Amino acid sequence: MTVAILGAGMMGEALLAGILQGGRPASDVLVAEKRPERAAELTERYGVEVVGNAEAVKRADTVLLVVKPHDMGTLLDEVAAAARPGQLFVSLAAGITTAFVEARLPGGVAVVRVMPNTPALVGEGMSAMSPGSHTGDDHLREAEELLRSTGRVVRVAEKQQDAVTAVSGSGPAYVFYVVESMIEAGVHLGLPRDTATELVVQTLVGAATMLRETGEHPAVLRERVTSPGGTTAAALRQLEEGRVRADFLAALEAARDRSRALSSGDPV
Ligand SMILES: NC(=O)C1=CN([C@@H]2O[C@H](COP(=O)(O)OP(=O)(O)OC[C@H]3O[C@@H](n4cnc5c(N)ncnc54)[C@H](O)[C@@H]3O)[C@@H](O)[C@H]2O)C=CC1
Ligand SMILES: O=C(O)[C@@H]1CCC=N1
Repeated sequence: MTVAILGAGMMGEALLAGILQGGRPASDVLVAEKRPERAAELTERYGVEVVGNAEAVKRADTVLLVVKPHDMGTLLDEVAAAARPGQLFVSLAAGITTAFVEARLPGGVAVVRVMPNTPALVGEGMSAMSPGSHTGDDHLREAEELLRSTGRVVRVAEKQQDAVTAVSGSGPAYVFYVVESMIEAGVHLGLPRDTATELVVQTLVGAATMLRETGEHPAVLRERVTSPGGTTAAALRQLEEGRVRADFLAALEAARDRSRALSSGDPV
């Protein structure tokens, strides 16, 4: 079973690393990458063979499409003649629908759409996948198994993918933004930068682990930190006055709308 990764940037490398760590031998993985220096770097780092797009598709059972949304049309036009019925194509591009991919490939090619996120790089990714119009359960299971090597996987209806993109696809960026803001605040309060960074990062990891391990609602965990008339209540009041909760809603709506615009071919 050969897997080809077309486009080996940030997300392509996360998938490559996960797939190899999951136990698949490097000889079962092919990479196609437009930038020669990037291709050379990946061969050296992972021992995988780098070939052209069409050759990768010809030799693969499963093809992972990991280029930017605006490069997808050109890539599919380039490889369509090499694709064959029964093959599985998995697209990880934001806003690219299964119908878009199916329309550019021969009939009988199975298509799965996935929204991953960057914690895939450390095996803690979150992927949501949706089947195309002629995708069987065996193909979905194959895609699921590949993605599970980078973290957790859920199945969603394709119409929910724009919302998923807003929540978990872009989500790590919101968390990093909050972390940055807390570190800056710590520095303003007089802490050395490296101390502030360690305090914030470990607080984030600890809070995330509590959420996962206790299964408690975040509001319950927040209440346990909030002593009556205490420091946390004072801080939370300020966040409410700053309309942070309403801003999150507006921000995720903007991400959802941008994902929709990408699917109707809006240029970058
Ligand atoms: N970065 C993120 O957080 C997430 C990204 N995605 C999706 O993953 C896809 C890839 O994103 P990144 O890895 O961040 O982008 P990237 O720019 O790091 O990687 C894309 C790679 O594709 C290569 N490429 C472009 N055209 C090509 C072609 N015709 N043939 C072969 N290689 C080609 C580029 O040289 C580059 O190395 C995008 O569609 C994005 O929407 C999805 C979820 C999260
Ligand atoms: O910002 C983007 O468009 C991509 C998709 C989700 C995360 N990064």
